[in-house]
Amino acid sequence: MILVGDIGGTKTSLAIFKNNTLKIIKQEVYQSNQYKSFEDILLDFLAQNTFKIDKACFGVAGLVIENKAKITNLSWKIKASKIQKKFRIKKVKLLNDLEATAYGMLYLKEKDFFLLNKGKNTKGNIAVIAAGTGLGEAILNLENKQFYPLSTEGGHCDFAPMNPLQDEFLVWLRKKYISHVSYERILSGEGILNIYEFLLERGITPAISLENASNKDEKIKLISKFAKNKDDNLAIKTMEMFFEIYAAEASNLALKSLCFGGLYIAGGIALKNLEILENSNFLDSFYAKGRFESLMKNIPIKVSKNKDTALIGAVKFAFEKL
Ligand SMILES: Nc1ncnc2c1ncn2[C@@H]1O[C@H](COP(=O)(O)OP(=O)(O)OP(=O)(O)O)[C@@H](O)[C@H]1O
Repeated sequence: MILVGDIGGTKTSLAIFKNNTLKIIKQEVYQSNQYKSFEDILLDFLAQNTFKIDKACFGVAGLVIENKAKITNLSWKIKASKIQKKFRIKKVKLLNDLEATAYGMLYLKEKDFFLLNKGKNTKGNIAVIAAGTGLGEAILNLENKQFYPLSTEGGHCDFAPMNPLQDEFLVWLRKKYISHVSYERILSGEGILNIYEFLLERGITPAISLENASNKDEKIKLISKFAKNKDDNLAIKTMEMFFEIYAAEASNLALKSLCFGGLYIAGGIALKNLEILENSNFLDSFYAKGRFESLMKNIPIKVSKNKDTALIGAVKFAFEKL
């Protein structure tokens, strides 16, 4: 049996797979911030477990160095050697969550994707971008007909505005985050709130207030709902700006990775707002790379609808490479 996990800032998903079969034997989803550590979740998950686990592989939303990780949007630290000892598992591997997601993309079926840009069918690298609690980016490097996953911390690169409104937004964000304004400050759940507050301060009056929302998460969900139902101009403008900047960063990643094999969009936000994304100016913003516009048009863009992509990537990685 292979134990795998997708450990995010908001939720942690764990599953046991029967070796390479992609057959899930047991799966649970936990709210990450309800637990002090990842090990506490594992204790819960494995409490009534009678399976013999040979290998474990976890995709974690943070930087992984020497099989140790710190989750960027939580206070957790994860050490593979500690898990190995405590839970008596022979081999434990930590991957960056997007690295696992990228690897999982290779095993999805056409029905798992929503095609946003047909592009040209060319063999080449694949890049993955995912806005959720944070912004993750990874690359699958194609070499001798095999794909090798590469993790990045691209979500923490500097935000580059594309027009006067975004110039103002950068100045606004710089006041809030003092020194460094990364793409993650915009392309995440919290980023949606930032855009909303910026546009509100700039003078767009909301048709419906977010006052009744009890926390940030509720507010983000309401903005998305109001935009979807076209109930509120401020919410509509917020989601428009979100996808415009999402596309710009996706094409930055495409230029850096030369992902002729495709740019795949993962993460909860695109999936929960697929209708808005489809009708947004995402593609115009993605193509807007000056002399490289025709190159950008050739890149296929697909949104993954499979919520278990990171788990599939982790189990395949464990089976093939551990
Ligand atoms: N309908 C919605 N529209 C936009 N954002 C939403 C919506 N519902 C929830 N969110 C936000 O999405 C984020 C969670 O994203 P996701 O579902 O991808 O979880 P995650 O896997 O924990 O994220 P990560 O891997 O980045 O830590 C939260 O910030 C949440 O507020």
